[in-house]
Order: sequence, then structure tokens, then C-alpha cells
Amino acid sequence: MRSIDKTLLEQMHISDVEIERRKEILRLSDDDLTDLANLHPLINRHIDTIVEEFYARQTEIDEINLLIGDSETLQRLRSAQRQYVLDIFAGPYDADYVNSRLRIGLVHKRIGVEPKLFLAAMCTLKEILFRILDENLDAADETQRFKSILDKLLHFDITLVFDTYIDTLLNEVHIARSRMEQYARNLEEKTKELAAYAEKDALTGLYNQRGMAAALHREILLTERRQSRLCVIYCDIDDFKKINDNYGHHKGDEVLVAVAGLLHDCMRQSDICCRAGGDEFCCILPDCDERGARMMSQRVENAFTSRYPDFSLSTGVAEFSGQHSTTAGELVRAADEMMYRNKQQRKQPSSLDQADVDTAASDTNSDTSAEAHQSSNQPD
Ligand SMILES: Nc1nc2c(ncn2[C@@H]2O[C@H](COP(=O)(O)OP(=O)(O)OP(=O)(O)O)[C@@H](O)[C@H]2O)c(=O)[nH]1
Repeated sequence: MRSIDKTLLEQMHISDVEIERRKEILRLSDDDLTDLANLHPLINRHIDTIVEEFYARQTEIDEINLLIGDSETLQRLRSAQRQYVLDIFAGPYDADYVNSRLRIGLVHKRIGVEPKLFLAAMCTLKEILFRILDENLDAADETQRFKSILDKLLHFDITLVFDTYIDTLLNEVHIARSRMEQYARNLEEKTKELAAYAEKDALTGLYNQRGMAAALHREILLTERRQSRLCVIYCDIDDFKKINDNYGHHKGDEVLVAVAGLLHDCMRQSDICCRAGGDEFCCILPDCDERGARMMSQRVENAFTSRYPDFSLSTGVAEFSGQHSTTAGELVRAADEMMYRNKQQRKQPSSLDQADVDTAASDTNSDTSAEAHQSSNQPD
């Protein structure tokens, strides 16, 4: 059940037993309260004076004036106060009475009446009521007894008002804490998301160089520990620049995304596919030897050519046996160099037009060895 559907009494768990207990600890007996209710006609006769004097004194306080704000509110407050004073001398002092006192606490908290102002107001009211009793009751000891009962009842009311005050404050703290916890959870999720983004390539969704370096480092350590084998396949689309130049950058992007898809389709689920940069891709194959990796790389080359019959893709493989230590950079470099040699073979004159041969030749002359091929897309 939502708290909005409960009475204040229910929200505050104040039962009839609790009400009686509160009277008992204040030593407020049923007889006392019955006697107090007998003063109702007297108070009723003086109610206008009481309310008038009460607000005359209240409005001498700047903070109170600021809270009241305007004459209509003052009028409403006068009539509420009138009812309250009459209730004090009416009884029965039961659940309804308590619920009204709790509501007063809630309203005071809502409009921002500080406890010190509320207590001062109760003091003022008590002084006025005591004076009325002094002026209208004859026997001094009887007057004293009524004052004592009234004093206890006002304390009874004050504790109820403060209970709602405190409960409302606790609820506010609870809500603020829940919001803060939710905010912290969102922040944590966002941080995780950002960390994941930082390792992913935006175009293909594969690991980027940073993700690749971290993943490969992890796999190298695992391979050393298990004394197993690990392979890296390096892939580079042949003459990718021409795809961009001839068909547009958009087509180039489409091919890159397609390569990511077919790498994903060709590899095992445990293999890790990465975009090393530009048109270069790298797959990390845990628990795989060179023979297996060569088969996989052939499968990738075939899949690419059957998807794009006019284009080709070169691959190179490097194996780490787990016997001696290596680094992510060394392993990727070895696979890249192997890929480069394969690409050079593929680019033999028979498969290229003469203009390309000339370009390739001049490129090769200036940088003839496969070892000299240094990709900038490699982890250290
Ligand atoms: N469409 C597209 N092109 C890119 C992207 N990143 C890099 N490139 C282009 O990829 C091309 C790579 O060219 P090169 O490094 O000469 O490679 P290549 O043309 O494949 O030549 P070889 O590797 O020798 O076969 C360059 O033209 C880059 O501008 C990208 O995200 N999208």
C-alpha cells in the first residue's frame, strides 16, 4: 500500500494503544481530560479574544509575517487556530484528535515553519489560555489543576507535531539517499560503457587498437600459463584506397563493416576480432596452432573474395607457442610482416595492370624488404 493511501496515523504507526500510552506517560488521566472538556463553554465565550491576541503577538515576529505572507492566509490561519483552541477543550482526545495534530505538523513542515517558531507560538497560546483561566476561574487550586492538565495536553500535541516533523525529515533524507544511490549506479554504468567504448572501433564495433593490445596481452599471459598455443591473423584489404577512390568513401566503409562481419562469421566464438586501423584487421586465436590459423585465414580470404569478386584481402599468421615470452607488439608485427609478404606475392604483374605495376615497383624499390614494412597500427 502506498503511503499516499494511508492516513497520517497509519503512516506514523500510532495505534489507539500508543495514544493511551502517550497520555499515560504524561500522567493525563481520562478524568483530567473530561474536566478540561468541561471548560469548553468558557473558552467558546472568549475564543475571539484568544485568537485576536494570539495573532497580534504572532505578527510581531518578522519571520512569522514572512511565512504568512498575505491577509487571506492570515484569515485562514485565524479560523484554523480558532478550531484548534476549541478542540483542545472539546475532546474526545482520540485517534481523530491525534490525526488532526499530526496534520498540523505536516502543514507546518510543508510551509517551512521552523520548530523554534512553532514552540514559541505554543508558548504564546499557553500564556493567553492561562490568563483566561486566571481571569475566569475563582478557586486558585482549581485554576492551577486546569493549567496543569492544559500544559500536559499541549505537550501531548507538541510531541505529535514534532513526530510528523521528524518523520517528514527522515522521508526527505530517505528520498535524497535513494536518488543519490540511483545517480551513483547510473554513473557507474556510464563509466563502464565509456570504458567499453574506449576499446571499441566506432565503425565496425570490433576492438580497436587499444582493446586489441589489452586483449592480446591477456591472451599471451593465459597461453604462457596453460603452455598452449596462440595465433594472430593479420588481414589487410588489397588496394583498399582504390575502393575509396573509385566507389567513394561510403562504399569503403561498407566494405570495412562487411570484413568485420565475415571475420566474426569465420572465427570461433572464443576468437577476438579487432580493427587494427584503416583497412587492417587482426584476429587473436587462443588455443590455436599455425596450421589451424592458416586454414582460418584462407577461409577469410575466400569469404571476402566470394563477397567481393573484384577485390581481395591478404592475410598473415604468427604463432606463439607459450614456451618463450613475447609481447603483443612482437606478435602482431610478425603477422603483419607475413601478411605483407603474401600481399607482395599476390600483387605480381599478372594480376595488376601495368600502371599498378609501375607504382608497385617504385614503392618496392624505395622499400624492398618485407621486414622494412612497418605498420603504424601495431601495439607496442
Ligand atoms: N572508407 C574508409 N577508408 C578508410 C578508413 N580508414 C582508412 N581509410 C583509407 O584506407 C586507405 C588505406 O590505403 P593504403 O594504406 O594505401 O592501403 P591499400 O590501398 O589497401 O594498399 P595495400 O595495403 O598496399 O593493398 C587510405 O586511403 C585511407 O584513407 C575508414 O574508416 N573508412
